[in-house]
Amino acid sequence: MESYVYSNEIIKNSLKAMNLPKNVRIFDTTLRDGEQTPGVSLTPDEKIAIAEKLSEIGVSAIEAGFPVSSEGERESIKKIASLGLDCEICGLSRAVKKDIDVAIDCDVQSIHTFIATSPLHREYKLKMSKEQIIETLVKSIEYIKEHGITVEFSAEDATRTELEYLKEAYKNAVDAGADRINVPDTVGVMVPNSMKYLISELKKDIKVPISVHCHNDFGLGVSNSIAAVEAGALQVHCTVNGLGERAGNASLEETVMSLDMIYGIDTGIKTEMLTKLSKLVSHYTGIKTQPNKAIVGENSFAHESGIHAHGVLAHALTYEPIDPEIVGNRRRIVLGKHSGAHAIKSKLSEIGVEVGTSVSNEQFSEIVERIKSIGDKGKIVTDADVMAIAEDITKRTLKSQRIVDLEQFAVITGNNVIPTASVALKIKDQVYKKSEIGVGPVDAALKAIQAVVGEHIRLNEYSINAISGGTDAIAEVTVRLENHEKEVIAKATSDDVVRASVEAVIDGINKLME
Ligand SMILES: CC(=O)SCCNC(=O)CCNC(=O)[C@H](O)C(C)(C)COP(=O)(O)OP(=O)(O)OC[C@H]1O[C@@H](n2cnc3c(N)ncnc32)[C@H](O)[C@@H]1OP(=O)(O)O
Ligand SMILES: CC(C)C(=O)C(=O)O
Repeated sequence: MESYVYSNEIIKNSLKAMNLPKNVRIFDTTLRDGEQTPGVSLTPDEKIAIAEKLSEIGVSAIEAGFPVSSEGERESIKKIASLGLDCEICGLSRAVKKDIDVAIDCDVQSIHTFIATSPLHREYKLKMSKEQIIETLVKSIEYIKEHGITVEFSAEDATRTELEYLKEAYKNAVDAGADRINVPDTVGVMVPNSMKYLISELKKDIKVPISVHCHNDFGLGVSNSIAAVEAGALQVHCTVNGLGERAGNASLEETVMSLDMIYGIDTGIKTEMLTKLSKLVSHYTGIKTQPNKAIVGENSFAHESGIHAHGVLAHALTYEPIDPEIVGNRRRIVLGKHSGAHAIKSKLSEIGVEVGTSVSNEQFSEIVERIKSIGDKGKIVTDADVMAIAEDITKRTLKSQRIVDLEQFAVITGNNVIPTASVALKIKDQVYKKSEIGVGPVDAALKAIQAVVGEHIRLNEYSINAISGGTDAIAEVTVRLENHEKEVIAKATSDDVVRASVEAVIDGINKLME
């Protein structure tokens, strides 16, 4: 599929004046900032499995962890660094010799060292002056470079730092040997325009590649990362599924797909692996991905509304920005209360039921009504439900041909009441009503029906089967009825067991009377 920047006039014109890069590096920090998600802790084996997938999908760098934090962390990072993966393996360190030494000991290819520069962090956390901070960062960078290791330097909380001081800190970092600088929006306070302004300002003085690390506290992590790229950033920090501290980081899948599909910028990512990667990370971290998560969510390419489903069936791009296969996701037409005839026809066709041949228009209307009534109760209509409903309606005597039809039924049951059922049946235009008691509501209802139609009809067998799981499952009731002439089998399905039972018996009675 062609990028929107080539095919969409508005996007093309809006991006024309920008000096966009051809490539952007994806620096994945799922195993470091992503693992800082409260409650997430990955074992060395899990970290290795994720790192292997990240390398396979094509990220430029993996921040494998924060070596000083624990023995297990060092073990994982060392192992990941030794795998010979096709990307840069990086370790995080404070601007502290001890941290740097353990990172070096892990044999990482690059060290991401950081120190906070904002007034809040200087005064309350580090208790250091501006000068002390610059002195510390310079010493740390020089020390790493003495070991011949690539350095990425971050001024933590950069976006709440005085601009002139921030520039001074970064200039000192570059002079000390930093190979690239990273701009962390540590608590996610930027908006795209301010991020663009900041990167443009830094670019005036900084001649090494600029990277960004955007948090998602206001839900702007991806937008701010992209704004940084528009202003000339060449690397973006991302995490799979947007994991990370608090509200997380810019999500890898959203950032990559925006850069790729909207801007036409190459990130080197094999996008068709994105959904699998998302599932793998969700599995190991135990953090479920919300269904409406862009790109990789279960609903990202799902359509329930009749109008949308109709459009998608005619041409998928009417209601999808990209083909789901591009990101390894799948399109789903979901049936429910908002469904229309086109979607239901298409679902029936998928299961081999063609309207006009295998089902009449009258039966199709009944199927639509039944699907909507399940949706109206707030329930999901599964494929198995549709199949059961279609089978039920096709096997059932047509409403217009029924001799006996159900007008109404009601049951009363509970722990201290005798189960009682009342039915109103229409037989040849006349309505007959009866009430009976039974051992349960189903038994009472069947007895009430028998009371209307007469003792000559016997129920020889009754069985019930749940079609879909859960307490709101669709139940299929099968009955075997007999009169003095013949025996018939009838089935009915409903999300209400008593109703399915009543409908099955009434259908059996119609069959006996044919
Ligand atoms: C924005 C970010 O995401 S930064 C990364 C955050 N990630 C983590 O913290 C996860 C791993 N962390 C850990 O395992 C531990 O916090 C450790 C091992 C790093 C440090 O543990 P401790 O020595 O017990 O210190 P603790 O975490 O309580 O406090 C942090 C210390 O580091 C100092 N510090 C914080 N950042 C920096 C920095 N970039 N450079 C130098 N010192 C720093 C603090 O001032 C404080 O110093 P103090 O102990 O002298 O008061
Ligand atoms: C270490 C830095 C880059 C960080 O994670 C942050 O500021 O959020």
